[in-house]
Amino acid sequence: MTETFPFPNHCEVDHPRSPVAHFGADQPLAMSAGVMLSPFSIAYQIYGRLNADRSNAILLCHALTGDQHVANVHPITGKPGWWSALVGPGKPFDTEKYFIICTNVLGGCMGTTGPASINPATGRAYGLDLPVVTIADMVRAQAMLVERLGIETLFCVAGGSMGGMQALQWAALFPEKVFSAMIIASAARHSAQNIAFHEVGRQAVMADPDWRGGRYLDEGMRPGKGLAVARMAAHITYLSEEALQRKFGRKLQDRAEKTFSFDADFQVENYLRHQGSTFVDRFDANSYLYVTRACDYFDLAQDYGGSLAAAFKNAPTRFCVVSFTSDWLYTTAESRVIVHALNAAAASVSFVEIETDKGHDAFLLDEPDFTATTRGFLAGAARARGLRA
Ligand SMILES: CC(=O)SCCNC(=O)CCNC(=O)[C@H](O)C(C)(C)COP(=O)(O)OP(=O)(O)OC[C@H]1O[C@@H](n2cnc3c(N)ncnc32)[C@H](O)[C@@H]1OP(=O)(O)O
Ligand SMILES: N[C@@H](CCO)C(=O)O
Repeated sequence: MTETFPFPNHCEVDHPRSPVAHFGADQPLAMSAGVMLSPFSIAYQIYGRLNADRSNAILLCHALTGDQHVANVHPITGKPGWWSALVGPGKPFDTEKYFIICTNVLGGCMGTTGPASINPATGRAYGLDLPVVTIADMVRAQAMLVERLGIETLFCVAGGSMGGMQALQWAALFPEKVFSAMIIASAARHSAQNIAFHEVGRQAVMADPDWRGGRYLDEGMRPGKGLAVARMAAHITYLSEEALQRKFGRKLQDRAEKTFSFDADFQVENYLRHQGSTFVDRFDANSYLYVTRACDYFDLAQDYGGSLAAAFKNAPTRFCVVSFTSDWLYTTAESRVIVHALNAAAASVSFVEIETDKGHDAFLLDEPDFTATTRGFLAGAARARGLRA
Protein backbone atom coordinates (compact mmCIF):
# COMPACT_ATOMS: atom_id res chain seq x y z
CA MET A 1 0.00 0.00 0.00
CA THR A 2 1.23 3.46 -0.82
CA GLU A 3 0.27 6.84 0.53
CA THR A 4 0.72 10.38 -0.66
CA PHE A 5 1.09 12.17 2.68
CA PRO A 6 2.83 14.55 3.10
CA PHE A 7 3.52 14.88 -0.58
CA PRO A 8 1.13 16.33 -3.09
CA ASN A 9 1.19 15.19 -6.68
CA HIS A 10 4.24 17.25 -7.60
CA CYS A 11 6.58 14.31 -7.54
CA GLU A 12 6.13 12.96 -11.04
CA VAL A 13 9.25 12.19 -13.01
CA ASP A 14 8.59 14.77 -15.69
CA HIS A 15 7.97 17.68 -13.33
CA PRO A 16 10.78 20.25 -13.66
CA ARG A 17 9.80 22.54 -10.77
CA SER A 18 11.50 21.94 -7.44
CA PRO A 19 9.93 22.33 -4.03
CA VAL A 20 12.10 24.38 -1.65
CA ALA A 21 12.32 23.70 2.09
CA HIS A 22 13.12 26.76 4.20
CA PHE A 23 14.87 26.47 7.56
CA GLY A 24 14.40 29.57 9.67
CA ALA A 25 16.19 31.14 12.61
CA ASP A 26 14.96 28.36 14.90
CA GLN A 27 16.74 25.73 12.78
CA PRO A 28 20.27 26.95 12.05
CA LEU A 29 22.84 24.73 10.38
CA ALA A 30 26.02 24.22 12.41
CA MET A 31 28.72 24.42 9.75
CA SER A 32 32.20 22.87 9.79
CA ALA A 33 33.63 26.40 9.50
CA GLY A 34 32.39 27.00 13.06
CA VAL A 35 29.48 29.28 12.22
CA MET A 36 25.71 28.89 12.25
CA LEU A 37 23.97 29.37 8.92
CA SER A 38 20.50 30.77 9.27
CA PRO A 39 18.17 30.99 7.49
CA PHE A 40 18.88 28.59 4.65
CA SER A 41 16.92 26.74 1.99
CA ILE A 42 17.16 23.40 0.25
CA ALA A 43 15.72 22.83 -3.22
CA TYR A 44 14.91 19.22 -4.01
CA GLN A 45 13.06 16.89 -6.32
CA ILE A 46 11.04 13.83 -5.36
CA TYR A 47 9.84 10.98 -7.55
CA GLY A 48 7.58 8.02 -6.77
CA ARG A 49 5.60 7.38 -3.61
CA LEU A 50 6.64 6.96 0.00
CA ASN A 51 5.23 3.67 1.32
CA ALA A 52 3.10 3.39 4.45
CA ASP A 53 5.95 2.55 6.82
CA ARG A 54 8.25 5.06 5.13
CA SER A 55 10.89 2.45 4.47
CA ASN A 56 11.42 2.87 0.71
CA ALA A 57 13.11 6.29 0.52
CA ILE A 58 16.32 6.66 -1.47
CA LEU A 59 18.47 9.78 -1.35
CA LEU A 60 20.46 10.35 -4.53
CA CYS A 61 23.40 12.72 -4.12
CA HIS A 62 24.62 14.63 -7.12
CA ALA A 63 28.20 15.13 -8.25
CA LEU A 64 30.18 18.37 -8.47
CA THR A 65 28.03 20.32 -10.90
CA GLY A 66 24.87 18.28 -10.88
CA ASP A 67 21.66 19.31 -9.22
CA GLN A 68 18.33 17.99 -8.00
CA HIS A 69 17.02 17.35 -11.52
CA VAL A 70 18.07 13.75 -11.54
CA ALA A 71 15.27 12.27 -13.65
CA ASN A 72 13.20 15.10 -15.09
CA VAL A 73 13.83 17.44 -17.98
CA HIS A 74 16.32 20.04 -16.79
CA PRO A 75 14.67 23.47 -16.53
CA ILE A 76 17.68 25.32 -17.97
CA THR A 77 19.24 22.92 -20.47
CA GLY A 78 16.04 21.16 -21.56
CA LYS A 79 17.99 17.88 -21.44
CA PRO A 80 17.04 14.71 -19.56
CA GLY A 81 18.08 14.62 -15.89
CA TRP A 82 21.62 13.47 -15.14
CA TRP A 83 20.57 9.96 -14.06
CA SER A 84 17.56 9.48 -16.34
CA ALA A 85 19.20 6.24 -17.48
CA LEU A 86 18.94 4.82 -13.97
CA VAL A 87 15.96 6.54 -12.35
CA GLY A 88 12.38 6.00 -13.48
CA PRO A 89 9.65 3.35 -13.77
CA GLY A 90 11.23 -0.10 -14.16
CA LYS A 91 14.77 1.31 -13.99
CA PRO A 92 17.23 0.31 -11.23
CA PHE A 93 16.13 3.22 -9.05
CA ASP A 94 12.56 2.20 -9.75
CA THR A 95 10.13 5.03 -9.10
CA GLU A 96 7.28 2.51 -9.00
CA LYS A 97 8.95 0.90 -6.01
CA TYR A 98 11.06 3.53 -4.32
CA PHE A 99 10.56 7.09 -3.17
CA ILE A 100 13.48 9.04 -4.62
CA ILE A 101 14.78 12.31 -3.16
CA CYS A 102 17.51 14.45 -4.68
CA THR A 103 18.60 17.79 -3.22
CA ASN A 104 20.68 20.55 -4.71
CA VAL A 105 23.73 20.69 -2.40
CA LEU A 106 24.48 23.50 -0.01
CA GLY A 107 26.71 25.94 -1.91
CA GLY A 108 24.94 25.05 -5.18
CA CYS A 109 23.10 27.33 -7.56
CA MET A 110 19.78 25.65 -8.31
CA GLY A 111 17.68 26.90 -5.39
CA THR A 112 19.59 25.67 -2.34
CA THR A 113 21.44 28.35 -0.38
CA GLY A 114 24.72 29.15 -2.11
CA PRO A 115 26.97 32.11 -2.83
CA ALA A 116 24.43 33.60 -5.27
CA SER A 117 21.69 33.57 -2.60
CA ILE A 118 20.80 36.77 -0.81
CA ASN A 119 22.65 37.27 2.46
CA PRO A 120 19.95 38.53 4.86
CA ALA A 121 22.59 40.56 6.73
CA THR A 122 23.41 42.71 3.68
CA GLY A 123 20.54 42.29 1.24
CA ARG A 124 23.11 41.40 -1.44
CA ALA A 125 24.33 38.06 -2.77
CA TYR A 126 26.59 36.29 -0.28
CA GLY A 127 29.46 36.00 -2.75
CA LEU A 128 32.47 34.82 -0.77
CA ASP A 129 30.82 35.85 2.52
CA LEU A 130 29.11 32.46 2.57
CA PRO A 131 31.19 30.27 4.90
CA VAL A 132 33.18 27.59 3.10
CA VAL A 133 30.92 24.57 2.75
CA THR A 134 32.05 21.00 3.47
CA ILE A 135 30.63 17.64 2.44
CA ALA A 136 29.53 17.21 6.07
CA ASP A 137 27.62 20.52 5.87
CA MET A 138 25.84 19.32 2.73
CA VAL A 139 24.90 16.09 4.48
CA ARG A 140 23.71 17.72 7.71
CA ALA A 141 21.48 20.02 5.64
CA GLN A 142 20.10 17.01 3.73
CA ALA A 143 19.47 15.22 7.03
CA MET A 144 17.34 18.16 8.19
CA LEU A 145 15.27 17.91 5.01
CA VAL A 146 14.90 14.14 5.33
CA GLU A 147 13.71 14.59 8.89
CA ARG A 148 11.24 17.23 7.78
CA LEU A 149 9.89 14.82 5.16
CA GLY A 150 9.11 12.46 8.04
CA ILE A 151 11.65 9.81 7.07
CA GLU A 152 13.60 8.20 9.87
CA THR A 153 15.74 5.74 7.92
CA LEU A 154 16.75 5.98 4.28
CA PHE A 155 16.60 2.70 2.42
CA CYS A 156 19.60 3.82 0.40
CA VAL A 157 21.92 6.78 -0.08
CA ALA A 158 23.71 6.68 -3.41
CA GLY A 159 25.90 8.93 -5.47
CA GLY A 160 28.83 9.20 -7.81
CA SER A 161 31.97 11.28 -7.40
CA MET A 162 31.12 14.09 -4.94
CA GLY A 163 27.78 12.28 -4.53
CA GLY A 164 29.70 9.24 -3.32
CA MET A 165 31.50 11.41 -0.78
CA GLN A 166 28.11 12.51 0.54
CA ALA A 167 26.94 8.88 0.75
CA LEU A 168 30.08 7.97 2.72
CA GLN A 169 29.60 10.96 4.98
CA TRP A 170 25.96 9.99 5.58
CA ALA A 171 26.99 6.49 6.65
CA ALA A 172 29.64 7.90 8.99
CA LEU A 173 27.48 10.65 10.55
CA PHE A 174 24.13 8.88 10.63
CA PRO A 175 24.75 5.12 10.49
CA GLU A 176 21.33 4.22 11.90
CA LYS A 177 19.61 6.27 9.23
CA VAL A 178 21.29 4.59 6.25
CA PHE A 179 20.16 1.04 5.49
CA SER A 180 22.31 0.76 2.38
CA ALA A 181 24.74 2.94 0.46
CA MET A 182 26.24 3.00 -3.03
CA ILE A 183 29.59 4.74 -3.37
CA ILE A 184 30.34 5.16 -7.07
CA ALA A 185 33.51 6.49 -8.72
CA SER A 186 34.45 8.24 -5.53
CA ALA A 187 37.04 8.44 -2.76
CA ALA A 188 37.24 8.85 1.01
CA ARG A 189 39.62 11.75 0.59
CA HIS A 190 40.52 14.10 -2.22
CA SER A 191 43.92 13.30 -3.69
CA ALA A 192 46.70 15.85 -4.27
CA GLN A 193 46.13 15.52 -8.02
CA ASN A 194 42.41 16.25 -7.65
CA ILE A 195 43.03 19.24 -5.39
CA ALA A 196 45.51 20.45 -8.01
CA PHE A 197 42.97 20.22 -10.84
CA HIS A 198 40.39 22.05 -8.76
CA GLU A 199 42.85 24.80 -7.99
CA VAL A 200 43.49 25.31 -11.71
CA GLY A 201 39.73 25.73 -12.20
CA ARG A 202 39.37 28.18 -9.34
CA GLN A 203 42.30 30.24 -10.56
CA ALA A 204 40.73 30.39 -14.02
CA VAL A 205 37.51 31.76 -12.50
CA MET A 206 39.29 34.26 -10.28
CA ALA A 207 41.56 35.45 -13.11
CA ASP A 208 38.54 36.54 -15.14
CA PRO A 209 38.30 40.36 -14.75
CA ASP A 210 34.50 39.98 -14.57
CA TRP A 211 34.80 37.94 -11.38
CA ARG A 212 35.28 41.23 -9.46
CA GLY A 213 36.57 39.66 -6.27
CA GLY A 214 33.48 37.45 -6.21
CA ARG A 215 31.05 40.40 -6.28
CA TYR A 216 30.13 40.11 -9.97
CA LEU A 217 26.39 39.77 -9.33
CA ASP A 218 26.33 43.21 -7.65
CA GLU A 219 27.68 44.63 -10.88
CA GLY A 220 25.48 42.63 -13.23
CA MET A 221 28.51 40.70 -14.54
CA ARG A 222 29.36 37.02 -14.89
CA PRO A 223 32.90 35.64 -15.22
CA GLY A 224 31.88 33.34 -18.06
CA LYS A 225 35.26 33.10 -19.76
CA GLY A 226 37.05 31.96 -16.62
CA LEU A 227 34.33 29.50 -15.70
CA ALA A 228 34.31 28.04 -19.22
CA VAL A 229 38.08 27.49 -19.11
CA ALA A 230 37.71 25.87 -15.68
CA ARG A 231 35.10 23.49 -17.10
CA MET A 232 37.15 22.70 -20.20
CA ALA A 233 40.13 21.67 -18.09
CA ALA A 234 37.94 19.72 -15.67
CA HIS A 235 36.04 17.97 -18.43
CA ILE A 236 39.24 16.42 -19.77
CA THR A 237 39.67 14.77 -16.38
CA TYR A 238 36.18 13.24 -16.59
CA LEU A 239 37.06 11.39 -19.79
CA SER A 240 39.86 9.03 -20.76
CA GLU A 241 42.66 9.08 -23.27
CA GLU A 242 41.10 6.10 -25.07
CA ALA A 243 37.69 7.75 -25.29
CA LEU A 244 39.12 11.01 -26.60
CA GLN A 245 41.12 9.10 -29.19
CA ARG A 246 38.12 6.97 -30.18
CA LYS A 247 35.75 9.95 -30.47
CA PHE A 248 38.00 12.62 -31.92
CA GLY A 249 41.52 11.44 -32.61
CA ARG A 250 43.17 14.21 -34.63
CA LYS A 251 40.10 14.85 -36.76
CA LEU A 252 39.59 18.42 -37.97
CA GLN A 253 36.44 20.42 -37.23
CA ASP A 254 34.44 21.33 -40.37
CA ARG A 255 37.55 21.94 -42.47
CA ALA A 256 39.83 20.00 -44.74
CA GLU A 257 43.09 21.65 -43.68
CA LYS A 258 44.65 23.26 -40.65
CA THR A 259 44.13 27.02 -40.68
CA PHE A 260 47.50 28.07 -39.23
CA SER A 261 45.61 30.09 -36.64
CA PHE A 262 44.35 29.55 -33.11
CA ASP A 263 40.83 28.77 -34.20
CA ALA A 264 39.36 25.42 -33.10
CA ASP A 265 40.93 23.42 -35.91
CA PHE A 266 40.55 20.10 -34.12
CA GLN A 267 37.22 18.51 -33.21
CA VAL A 268 38.39 17.96 -29.68
CA GLU A 269 39.02 21.70 -29.28
CA ASN A 270 35.57 22.55 -30.56
CA TYR A 271 34.07 19.90 -28.29
CA LEU A 272 35.76 21.37 -25.22
CA ARG A 273 34.68 24.88 -26.16
CA HIS A 274 31.13 23.55 -26.42
CA GLN A 275 31.38 21.89 -22.99
CA GLY A 276 32.72 25.15 -21.53
CA SER A 277 30.07 27.43 -23.02
CA THR A 278 27.09 25.20 -22.19
CA PHE A 279 28.34 24.85 -18.63
CA VAL A 280 28.40 28.62 -18.15
CA ASP A 281 24.72 28.73 -19.13
CA ARG A 282 23.74 26.56 -16.17
CA PHE A 283 26.29 27.12 -13.40
CA ASP A 284 27.37 29.94 -11.10
CA ALA A 285 31.09 30.77 -10.91
CA ASN A 286 31.22 31.26 -7.14
CA SER A 287 29.31 28.01 -6.62
CA TYR A 288 32.08 26.36 -8.60
CA LEU A 289 34.60 27.66 -6.06
CA TYR A 290 32.50 26.33 -3.18
CA VAL A 291 31.76 22.85 -4.49
CA THR A 292 35.34 22.25 -5.59
CA ARG A 293 36.54 23.37 -2.15
CA ALA A 294 34.09 21.03 -0.44
CA CYS A 295 35.67 18.10 -2.31
CA ASP A 296 39.19 19.28 -1.53
CA TYR A 297 38.47 19.45 2.20
CA PHE A 298 36.96 15.97 2.24
CA ASP A 299 39.13 13.56 4.22
CA LEU A 300 36.92 11.23 6.21
CA ALA A 301 39.75 9.41 7.98
CA GLN A 302 41.14 12.70 9.28
CA ASP A 303 37.83 13.32 11.06
CA TYR A 304 38.17 9.97 12.84
CA GLY A 305 41.70 10.14 14.24
CA GLY A 306 43.35 9.12 10.97
CA SER A 307 41.48 5.81 10.68
CA LEU A 308 38.93 5.40 7.91
CA ALA A 309 37.73 2.16 9.50
CA ALA A 310 36.91 4.14 12.66
CA ALA A 311 34.43 6.22 10.63
CA PHE A 312 32.40 3.07 10.03
CA LYS A 313 32.82 1.28 13.36
CA ASN A 314 29.85 -1.04 13.87
CA ALA A 315 28.16 0.39 10.79
CA PRO A 316 24.86 -1.42 10.18
CA THR A 317 24.79 -0.15 6.58
CA ARG A 318 25.13 -2.51 3.58
CA PHE A 319 27.62 -0.92 1.18
CA CYS A 320 28.29 -1.33 -2.52
CA VAL A 321 31.45 0.35 -3.84
CA VAL A 322 31.80 0.77 -7.60
CA SER A 323 34.75 1.95 -9.68
CA PHE A 324 35.46 2.21 -13.41
CA THR A 325 38.68 0.88 -14.95
CA SER A 326 39.45 4.01 -17.01
CA ASP A 327 38.64 6.51 -14.23
CA TRP A 328 41.99 8.15 -13.53
CA LEU A 329 40.43 10.85 -11.34
CA TYR A 330 38.79 8.62 -8.72
CA THR A 331 40.72 5.45 -9.33
CA THR A 332 39.91 1.87 -8.46
CA ALA A 333 42.74 2.08 -5.91
CA GLU A 334 40.79 4.84 -4.07
CA SER A 335 37.70 2.63 -4.02
CA ARG A 336 39.73 -0.27 -2.66
CA VAL A 337 40.85 1.93 0.24
CA ILE A 338 37.17 2.37 1.14
CA VAL A 339 36.46 -1.35 0.78
CA HIS A 340 39.41 -2.28 2.98
CA ALA A 341 38.31 0.16 5.68
CA LEU A 342 34.74 -1.13 5.58
CA ASN A 343 35.97 -4.71 5.89
CA ALA A 344 38.21 -3.70 8.79
CA ALA A 345 35.15 -2.14 10.41
CA ALA A 346 33.25 -5.43 9.92
CA ALA A 347 30.76 -3.71 7.64
CA SER A 348 28.83 -5.50 4.92
CA VAL A 349 30.44 -4.45 1.64
CA SER A 350 30.55 -5.57 -1.96
CA PHE A 351 32.89 -4.15 -4.57
CA VAL A 352 32.53 -4.03 -8.35
CA GLU A 353 35.04 -2.68 -10.83
CA ILE A 354 33.35 -1.97 -14.17
CA GLU A 355 35.37 -2.42 -17.36
CA THR A 356 34.92 0.66 -19.56
CA ASP A 357 36.98 3.15 -21.54
CA LYS A 358 34.61 6.05 -20.75
CA GLY A 359 36.53 7.47 -17.80
CA HIS A 360 35.17 9.05 -14.65
CA ASP A 361 31.88 10.26 -16.18
CA ALA A 362 31.01 6.63 -17.02
CA PHE A 363 28.81 6.71 -13.92
CA LEU A 364 26.52 9.16 -15.76
CA LEU A 365 26.12 6.89 -18.77
CA ASP A 366 24.08 3.80 -19.46
CA GLU A 367 26.83 1.24 -18.84
CA PRO A 368 25.16 -2.20 -18.87
CA ASP A 369 27.38 -3.71 -16.13
CA PHE A 370 26.87 -0.67 -13.93
CA THR A 371 23.11 -0.73 -14.47
CA ALA A 372 23.03 -4.46 -13.62
CA THR A 373 25.15 -3.91 -10.51
CA THR A 374 22.86 -1.15 -9.27
CA ARG A 375 19.74 -3.20 -9.95
CA GLY A 376 21.20 -6.26 -8.23
CA PHE A 377 22.49 -4.43 -5.18
CA LEU A 378 19.18 -2.65 -4.63
CA ALA A 379 17.22 -5.89 -5.10
CA GLY A 380 19.33 -7.61 -2.45
CA ALA A 381 19.00 -4.70 -0.06
CA ALA A 382 15.23 -4.51 -0.68
CA ARG A 383 14.91 -8.19 0.20
CA ALA A 384 16.87 -7.67 3.39
CA ARG A 385 14.74 -4.66 4.23
CA GLY A 386 11.53 -6.59 3.56
CA LEU A 387 10.39 -4.29 0.74
CA ARG A 388 7.94 -5.72 -1.76
CA ALA A 389 9.52 -7.11 -4.93
C1 LIG B 1 26.09 13.37 -11.32
C2 LIG B 1 25.80 14.74 -11.76
O1 LIG B 1 25.41 15.45 -10.98
S1 LIG B 1 26.04 15.14 -13.36
C3 LIG B 1 26.54 16.72 -13.47
C4 LIG B 1 26.13 17.42 -14.65
N1 LIG B 1 26.37 16.75 -15.87
C5 LIG B 1 27.59 16.56 -16.33
O2 LIG B 1 28.59 16.85 -15.76
C6 LIG B 1 27.65 15.97 -17.67
C7 LIG B 1 28.78 16.53 -18.41
N2 LIG B 1 29.47 15.48 -18.95
C8 LIG B 1 29.24 15.06 -20.20
O3 LIG B 1 28.48 15.56 -20.98
C9 LIG B 1 30.05 13.89 -20.52
O4 LIG B 1 30.65 14.10 -21.74
C10 LIG B 1 29.30 12.60 -20.54
C11 LIG B 1 30.36 11.56 -20.43
C12 LIG B 1 28.42 12.46 -19.31
C13 LIG B 1 28.40 12.47 -21.77
O5 LIG B 1 28.96 11.61 -22.65
P1 LIG B 1 28.35 11.41 -24.10
O6 LIG B 1 26.90 11.07 -24.02
O7 LIG B 1 29.28 10.46 -24.74
O8 LIG B 1 28.41 12.86 -24.72
P2 LIG B 1 29.68 13.66 -25.26
O9 LIG B 1 30.80 13.67 -24.31
O10 LIG B 1 30.00 13.14 -26.64
O11 LIG B 1 29.10 15.11 -25.38
C14 LIG B 1 27.98 15.37 -26.17
C15 LIG B 1 27.90 16.85 -26.43
O12 LIG B 1 29.10 17.31 -27.07
C16 LIG B 1 28.74 17.91 -28.33
N3 LIG B 1 29.80 17.63 -29.27
C17 LIG B 1 30.25 16.44 -29.71
N4 LIG B 1 31.23 16.63 -30.60
C18 LIG B 1 31.41 17.94 -30.73
C19 LIG B 1 32.28 18.76 -31.52
N5 LIG B 1 33.17 18.24 -32.34
N6 LIG B 1 32.19 20.09 -31.40
C20 LIG B 1 31.27 20.66 -30.55
N7 LIG B 1 30.43 19.93 -29.79
C21 LIG B 1 30.50 18.60 -29.89
C22 LIG B 1 27.44 17.25 -28.70
O13 LIG B 1 26.75 18.05 -29.64
C23 LIG B 1 26.76 17.18 -27.36
O14 LIG B 1 26.30 18.47 -27.05
P3 LIG B 1 25.08 18.69 -26.05
O15 LIG B 1 25.43 17.97 -24.76
O16 LIG B 1 25.00 20.18 -25.88
O17 LIG B 1 23.89 18.10 -26.72
N1 LIG C 1 30.91 15.62 -14.67
C1 LIG C 1 30.32 15.46 -13.39
C2 LIG C 1 31.14 14.65 -12.47
C3 LIG C 1 32.33 15.36 -11.91
O1 LIG C 1 32.87 14.59 -10.88
C4 LIG C 1 29.98 16.81 -12.81
O2 LIG C 1 30.33 17.81 -13.40
O3 LIG C 1 29.33 16.85 -11.77
